[in-house]
Amino acid sequence: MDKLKIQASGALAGDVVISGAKNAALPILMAGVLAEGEFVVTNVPQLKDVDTSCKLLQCLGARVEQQDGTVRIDCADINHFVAPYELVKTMRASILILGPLLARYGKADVSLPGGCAIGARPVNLHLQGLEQMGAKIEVKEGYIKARVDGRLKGAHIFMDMVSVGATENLLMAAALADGETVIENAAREPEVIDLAHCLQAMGAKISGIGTATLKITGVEKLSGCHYRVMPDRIETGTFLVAAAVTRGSIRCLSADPGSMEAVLAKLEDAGAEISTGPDWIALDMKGQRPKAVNIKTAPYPAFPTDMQAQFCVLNSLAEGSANVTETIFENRFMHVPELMRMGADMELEGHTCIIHGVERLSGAQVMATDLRASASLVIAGLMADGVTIVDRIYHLDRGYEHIESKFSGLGGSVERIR
Ligand SMILES: CC(=O)N[C@H]1[C@@H](OP(=O)(O)OP(=O)(O)OC[C@H]2O[C@@H](n3ccc(=O)[nH]c3=O)[C@H](O)[C@@H]2O)O[C@H](CO)[C@@H](O)[C@@H]1O
Ligand SMILES: C=C(OP(=O)(O)O)C(=O)O
Repeated sequence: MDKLKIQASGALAGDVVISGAKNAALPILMAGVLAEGEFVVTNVPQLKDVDTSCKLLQCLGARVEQQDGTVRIDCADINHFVAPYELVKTMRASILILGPLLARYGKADVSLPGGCAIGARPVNLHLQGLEQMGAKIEVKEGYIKARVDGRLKGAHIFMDMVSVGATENLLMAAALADGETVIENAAREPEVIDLAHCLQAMGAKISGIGTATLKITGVEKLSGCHYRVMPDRIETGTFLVAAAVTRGSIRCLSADPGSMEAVLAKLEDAGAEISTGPDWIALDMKGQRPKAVNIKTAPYPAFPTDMQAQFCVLNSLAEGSANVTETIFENRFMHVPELMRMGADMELEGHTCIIHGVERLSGAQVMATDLRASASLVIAGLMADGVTIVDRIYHLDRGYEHIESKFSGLGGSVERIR
């Protein structure tokens, strides 16, 4: 199994090109099922989760060609409506095939994704919304079996908590439903907006994009289109935090500053000088140690849970003390014991991590059980004396394209050991 070897390498400096967003690419690839005619998606990151999505579409009978950052999908021959456990267990986002399959073909059997390291992650909101649209759903033998006679029907759906995935599934289903659907308390994440724009390019009628109330007037068919995936705001944030922690100065190119105001504001609070252009973000620490910043995760536009682990590392090396509170997932502090093994001064109290900054960490053999926790350990290794080995990096490979070469390009010593 691959590992990453990280050594302290001084202040990160230079430019890094940001990839397309994993969390936008995955729902957009699933939306391919809705399209009549060829659907071409560009700026798709080369990641394990993208490969899994392509395999899932192929196993339904779709023709999928993946080359560099372009994926071409033709769903004319879809003849199979089962998303099997073997694929779903490796990627929870497979649940996003449910809405599109049901809306276009009236049937879908999707393995229940189950819990994962960061929390139980139920899918009740996805199922309730589809039932309100007329689907008959039963959960049997570990599978969600959903059926509808004819088309789904437009419905007024109020979601009692904000869910990115449920909003995306229902948005895709509603695009082909009969009549108007209103989704209230919808997620406003930039990736939901990107999916909505893609659906519009396919011919969907959606208003309220970017607000908590989405209105969708279903159409009888959607066509293929060419769509470019938005830049990855979490990958961008990860590199910016790494630069802040190492007291460096970097520029993220092909980035989207508008999608990450909460993260940029916290970096400024930490003492970073931030400047932005239409598609770039520069961070300069002027050689200074970051200052500790309090963080509380919440749905967009507040601070993203997917950046929480990285800011735990920033605080662990900062001047002063801070609290980091996680409100989205019940078990998203797996990086904390590993960072403590590297010498971080941290303490968990319920959903809050209390952190007192230290000057340096020490290298250790560590492993993480989720994607962003793993990323945080790589950042920690850049400011740790000695060698840090991060094990189980298949988590990282789900979400970071060419992570070692991107860090190396900024002067970070990050090497893959096969
Ligand atoms: C592929 C993808 O885009 N993943 C992102 C997506 O995950 P995902 O879409 O799975 O996350 P959700 O927004 O749905 O989850 C938010 C919260 O709602 C709960 N919930 C969700 C659905 C449901 O039916 N019932 C329920 O109780 C979850 O357990 C969690 O506590 O948004 C998360 C929150 O920004 C991010 O951390 C993930 O990186
Ligand atoms: C939690 C994440 O992804 P997923 O929902 O695919 O597990 C993430 O991207 O940080």
